[in-house]
Amino acid sequence: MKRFITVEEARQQILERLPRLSTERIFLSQALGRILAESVEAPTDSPRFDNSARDGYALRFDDLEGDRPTLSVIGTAAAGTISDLHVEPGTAARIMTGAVVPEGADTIVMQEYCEVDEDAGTVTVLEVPEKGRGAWVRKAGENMAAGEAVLEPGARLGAPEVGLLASFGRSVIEVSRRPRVAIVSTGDELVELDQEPQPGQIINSNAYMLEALVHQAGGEAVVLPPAADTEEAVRDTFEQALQSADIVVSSGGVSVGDFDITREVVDELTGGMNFWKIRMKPGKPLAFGTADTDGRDVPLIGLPGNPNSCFVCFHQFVRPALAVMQGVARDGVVPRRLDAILAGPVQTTPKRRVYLSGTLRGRVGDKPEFVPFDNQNSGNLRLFCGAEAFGVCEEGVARMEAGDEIAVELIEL
Ligand SMILES: Nc1nc2c(c(=O)[nH]1)N[C@H]1C(S)=C(S)[C@@H](COP(=O)(O)OP(=O)(O)OC[C@H]3O[C@@H](n4cnc5c(N)ncnc54)[C@H](O)[C@@H]3O)O[C@H]1N2
Ligand code: MOO
Repeated sequence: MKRFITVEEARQQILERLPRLSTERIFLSQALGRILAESVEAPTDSPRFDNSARDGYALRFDDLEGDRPTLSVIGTAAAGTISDLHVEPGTAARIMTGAVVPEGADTIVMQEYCEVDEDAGTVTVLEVPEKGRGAWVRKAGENMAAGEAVLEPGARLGAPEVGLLASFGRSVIEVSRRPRVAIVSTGDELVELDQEPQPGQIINSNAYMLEALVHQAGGEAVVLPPAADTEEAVRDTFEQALQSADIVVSSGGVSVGDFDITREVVDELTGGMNFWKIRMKPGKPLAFGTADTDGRDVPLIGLPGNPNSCFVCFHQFVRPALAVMQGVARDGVVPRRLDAILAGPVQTTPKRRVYLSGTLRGRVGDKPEFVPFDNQNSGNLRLFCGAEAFGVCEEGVARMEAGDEIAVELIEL
C-alpha cells in the first residue's frame, strides 16, 4: 500500500519489525564499535586503593596548622608497591602520583607548594591545599564500587569503554554479532567500476557507497553483482541476498517508472511489503518488508536509487536498523539533533522535510552555526562529501534566511 508518511513513522515501523541478532564472545582487541551483549560490573573498587593524585608529600592535615609548618621526611612512597612508611605527627612521606597513600597520612601537598631541605631531611609546606583535608588523595572506590553495574547490554563500545573493560581485566567479552548486510543493485544501466560506461550507462557507485556506510555502521557487507532488469535476474539476486545475509539493502527501482520489477519481486518475497512515500527530500520512495528465509526473518529495505537519497535514507533508516538488530534500544538510535543558526539563505520545498548538507562552524551566541553547501541539487554527487550534519527544513517552509534557527542532525560515522 502506498502512503505518504513521515520519517518518524517510517523509522518506527521498520525498527519494530527487526530480528535480534545472536551474540558471540570476542577478544577485547576486536571490540571497537561493537555492541555489548552482557551487563558488566566493576570487579573491584576503582581506584583499588587510596592513592596520590599528585607528586608531592603525604602528611597529616592536622600538621598544617600554623605558618609554614616544617615536617621531617621519613622516606618515599613510589607507585607500584606498598611502602612500610607510617606517617606520624610531625612527619611527611615523599609520594609519587599513583602511589599508595602511606598509613597515617590523609592529605597530599603538591611539591610545587613545598620547600625541601635535603640536608636537614625536612619539608616546609608553603601553602595549605585549598581542597583541605583529603586533598589530592584518590579514595578507594570513589569512581566505582566493587559490584556496581558500569556497562549495560546495548552499550556501543568506543575507545573509553574498551579502556574501561581492559582495566577490569576483561580479555573476552560478549557482544552482538555483526549484521551481515547484503547490498543489491538493479538496473541494466549499471556497469562495474573498471568498465567504461557506454552512452546511457552509469557506474554502480551506490554499491560502493553503501558498502562503506555498512562498514562505518559496524556491519559486514556482502555486495552482490547488479541484477539486470528481468524478473528472473532480480528474483535470483534477491533470493541469493536473503540466503547470505541478516538484512538486505537495495538501491534503485522503487520509483513509479515502468520497470518496477524490483518492487514486484520484493513484494512477492516478503509476502506483501510496505511501500511508502516518505515526506522527505532527498529520499521520498522507500520499500520495507521482512522475508521468511528458512525460518529466519530477514528485513529488506529498498532505498531509492539517487545516490543522495540513498545516503540520507541510510542514515535515517538503515543505520538505526543495524543498531537495533545488535541490541541498542530503539530510542537510542534516532539521529541526534541540536539547534543551530543558519549561516546563509536556503531555498527549499514546502512539500516535504528537506535534509540539507553542510558543516558546523564556531558559534553564534550559545549555538553552533550550520553552513549549508552551495549546490543542494539532489543530483549533485558531491553533495555529502565533507558534510558533518544535515540541516533540517521542516515541511511547510519554502525559504530560510541567514540567522534563522535550524535543527541539525549530526552525521555520525
Ligand atoms: N514521476 C515520478 N518520477 C519520480 C518520482 C516520482 O515521485 N514521480 N520520484 C523520484 C524520486 S524522489 C526518486 S528518489 C527517484 C527514485 O528512483 P528509483 O529508486 O526507482 O531509482 P532509479 O530510477 O533506478 O534511479 C534513480 C537515479 O539513481 C541512479 N542510480 C540508480 N542506481 C544506482 C547505482 N547503483 N549507483 C549509482 N546511481 C544509481 C540512476 O541513474 C537514476 O539517475 O525517482 C524519481 N522519479
Ligand atoms: O526523494 Mo528523491 O530522493 O527527492 O530525489
